[in-house]
Amino acid sequence: MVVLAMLSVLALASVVVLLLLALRGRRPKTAGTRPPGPAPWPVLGSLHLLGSHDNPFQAFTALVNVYGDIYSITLGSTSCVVVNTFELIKEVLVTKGSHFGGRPDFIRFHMLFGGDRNNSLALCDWSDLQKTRRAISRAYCSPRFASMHFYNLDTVGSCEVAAFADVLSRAAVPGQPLNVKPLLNVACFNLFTHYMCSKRFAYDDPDCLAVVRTFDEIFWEINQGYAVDFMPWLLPAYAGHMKKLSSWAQYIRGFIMAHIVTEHENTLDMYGDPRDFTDALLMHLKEDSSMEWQHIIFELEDFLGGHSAVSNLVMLTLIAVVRNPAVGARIQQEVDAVTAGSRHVTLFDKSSMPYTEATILETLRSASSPIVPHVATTDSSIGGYEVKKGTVVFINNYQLNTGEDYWVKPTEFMPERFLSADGHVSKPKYFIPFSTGKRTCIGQRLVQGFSFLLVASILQHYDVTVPENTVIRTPTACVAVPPDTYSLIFTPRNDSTTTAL
Ligand code: HEM
Repeated sequence: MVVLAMLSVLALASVVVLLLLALRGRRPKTAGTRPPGPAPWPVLGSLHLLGSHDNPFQAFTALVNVYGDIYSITLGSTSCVVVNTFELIKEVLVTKGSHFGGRPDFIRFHMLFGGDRNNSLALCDWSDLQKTRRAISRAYCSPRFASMHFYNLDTVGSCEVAAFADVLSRAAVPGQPLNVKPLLNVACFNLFTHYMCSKRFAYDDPDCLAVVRTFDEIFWEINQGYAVDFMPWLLPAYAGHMKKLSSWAQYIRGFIMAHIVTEHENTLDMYGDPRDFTDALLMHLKEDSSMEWQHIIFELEDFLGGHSAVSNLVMLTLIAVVRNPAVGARIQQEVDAVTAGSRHVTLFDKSSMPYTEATILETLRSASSPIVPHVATTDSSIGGYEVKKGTVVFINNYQLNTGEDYWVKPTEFMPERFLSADGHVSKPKYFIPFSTGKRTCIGQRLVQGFSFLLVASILQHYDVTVPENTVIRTPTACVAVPPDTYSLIFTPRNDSTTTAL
């Protein structure tokens, strides 16, 4: 009797649990089941659920309350899974990184890279070629502290920071807003071309201004989501847009060939040391029969394109300083103490300026740049749920960057959250703005070094504000600001030593 009574209590309890789960749209997890999720509508799948928020990542976070930390969603006819906790994200990116190394097959990605997204380092599927391409770039893009490449980077950084300070001092009229983004774009482009191609451009060179603008348009574009990504039959409606993408990409390729590669090829010494990253790529092409011409040119293009990411990040950091003047004042105290007002900042100052570094990290956290979606290259599982080959996996790092489970007062801009009690930079393990695992961002050291130099240098010389009554809005879950964006006011600081530089 007792057993029967217990069994009926258990049965009742199970029914209640199942009912509750059903009400919340969840299913109990059993080996081999797909993650729970909304039933797809014909044609749209669940795309309509993403449209009700400012950006898809906010929608992903809202769906956690209904379906749990991992769920399936169909976008158009594409099967997707969304993972929303650090543990699940780590499983996808690290523990099972080799199962989830592919990229989605969006037509936009093909258009930007000569008709084949596998030409691009960031948008290709994982392959031996990708391993080789990552290996060639490592020494240049992730130079070890105090290595020869690091010294080289510092020399280039110092030269470009001085050139930018000079240009800004001539362009900034006290009290007048300045459209600073084009200047920042050229400064960042020069940091990259000078370091990677031993080539720099004048700030008023019309060809350079046009190419940095085109890169910036592409960076903004690549950060947008389009329904056609999941519903390719919409393509005819996007024909003009796709043509524009393709022509931007061709224009950039032409510029790189004419201004950089041809000159390098003509002066390449196969028996000497590579002069820079461009030489290293060209030498590799001649020595490695598995490398083809387009692999080299697209790799260079990918890396030079990284300058737009830095420029947009610096713009976002300046906007954060405008919104939080106390943050700017603290960076100024730091830079004044380190340079004693008598020299420009260098890369070697970074370790003595933790608050400045923390401000850039806080900008990355609050901007929450999305991680490029991954794709399952084999049948696998996440969190015990079955995930079929070909499934697109969205990494909800917006939740990691803004969730109350991870951060105190996540909506506030608080660089000090990245400082330890003894004042050093300290990052929690779940803070992964550059992702983690085998497809982690290759440019992260360059980003951190170059953005540090520009932010510290600007605030060393200027107070940065916006015209009164300007309401600043920046996109959520995006590290890009539109190519045409806010003008800022640069007021020289009342400090004779810094203005004399
Ligand atoms: C604000 C600046 C940047 C941020 C927040 C950022 C972040 C990211 C993220 C999240 C990924 C995806 C990793 C994954 O799928 O797991 C990525 C990939 C990548 N990034 Fe960055 N990145 C930045 C700038 C740069 C720069 C300046 C470069 C080049 C110099 C660069 C080169 C790459 C490459 C080549 C990949 C593809 C790696 C692969 O798929 O194997 N990034 N980045």
